[in-house]
Amino acid sequence: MTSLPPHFQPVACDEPGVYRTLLESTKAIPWRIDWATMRFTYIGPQIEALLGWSPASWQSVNDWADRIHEEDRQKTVDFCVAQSQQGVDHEADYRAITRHGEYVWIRDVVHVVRRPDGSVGSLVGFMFDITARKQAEEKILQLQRELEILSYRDSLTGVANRRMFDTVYPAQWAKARDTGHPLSLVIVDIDYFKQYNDHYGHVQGDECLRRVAQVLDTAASHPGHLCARLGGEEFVLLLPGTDAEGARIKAERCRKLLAQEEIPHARSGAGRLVTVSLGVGTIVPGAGDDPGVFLDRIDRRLYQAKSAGRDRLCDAEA
Ligand SMILES: Nc1nc2c(ncn2[C@@H]2O[C@H](COP(=O)(O)OP(=O)(O)OP(=O)(O)O)[C@@H](O)[C@H]2O)c(=O)[nH]1
Repeated sequence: MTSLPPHFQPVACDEPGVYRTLLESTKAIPWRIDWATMRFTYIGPQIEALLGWSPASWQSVNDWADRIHEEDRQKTVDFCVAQSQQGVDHEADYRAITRHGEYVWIRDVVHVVRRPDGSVGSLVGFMFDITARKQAEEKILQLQRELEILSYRDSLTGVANRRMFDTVYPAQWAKARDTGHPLSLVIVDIDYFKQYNDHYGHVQGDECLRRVAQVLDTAASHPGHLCARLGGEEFVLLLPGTDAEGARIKAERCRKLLAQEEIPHARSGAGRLVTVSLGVGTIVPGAGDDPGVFLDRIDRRLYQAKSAGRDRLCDAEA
């Protein structure tokens, strides 16, 4: 144990004034409520600096309840009353309203003081200002939400990424199977993109990917439809509730919108502009169908479209 320096004079802690000085010099705000009358018998003067309400204005528990943010009031009061009635020490976080109409996050730590017969005599506690902590927590939550969103975005093109597709596709598959509605897929691959990169450079290749992604995203713009980048220069449109004819129209729309973009491609074997090939298919999933097998089938159609000369779609096996 550390020994005290020789000049140290212990304070006579039986002096009530010493306790008061100590209590009133802390950042935590002490208070006491008489259980029988539900009235404050003490609250530290620091409360005025924190909330703007003078100590004298804290008369009954109603003053406390009235100064709790209305979204937190009921649950805080219910919780504290229930805990106190059971004689259980507890703590509650809530927003207290300041005299100027702002709010401060408070952590109220409550100790239930019992009489010798075991009944509750009073409640004593400390209020801590935890606003900074709550703001930091809120900031972290906000960042986590943003991160969650970003983790489902392809960072180059801004459309959904493979992870998003892998999350949404099985869910839409299950929904289509349960409802008996059709589900369509369009897999899109840029033609001669290696040659594009070789000729224009990787930076312009990236720009081309962004523009193609924007076109496909516009083509997919319908509630519930998804455009995702599967990787490289390959994209997919997931079209729940779309039948074979609707999927074919959508795929043709992708080609048409891209043609309107008129992105030059001097080294394409399919013309002088950037073009795409598309594999298209529709299914009403049955119990024996598998989403991976269906995806592979559409991928094979894409390669049929490539083999047949590119800049076209294929929606059936050859
Ligand atoms: N700029 C850029 N290029 C990429 C990216 N991801 C993949 N690529 C390129 O995309 C090209 C794909 O080439 P291939 O798979 O041979 O396909 P292709 O040249 O389009 O040929 P076909 O699909 O048969 O028409 C490769 O040169 C990759 O380097 C990317 O994020 N940015």
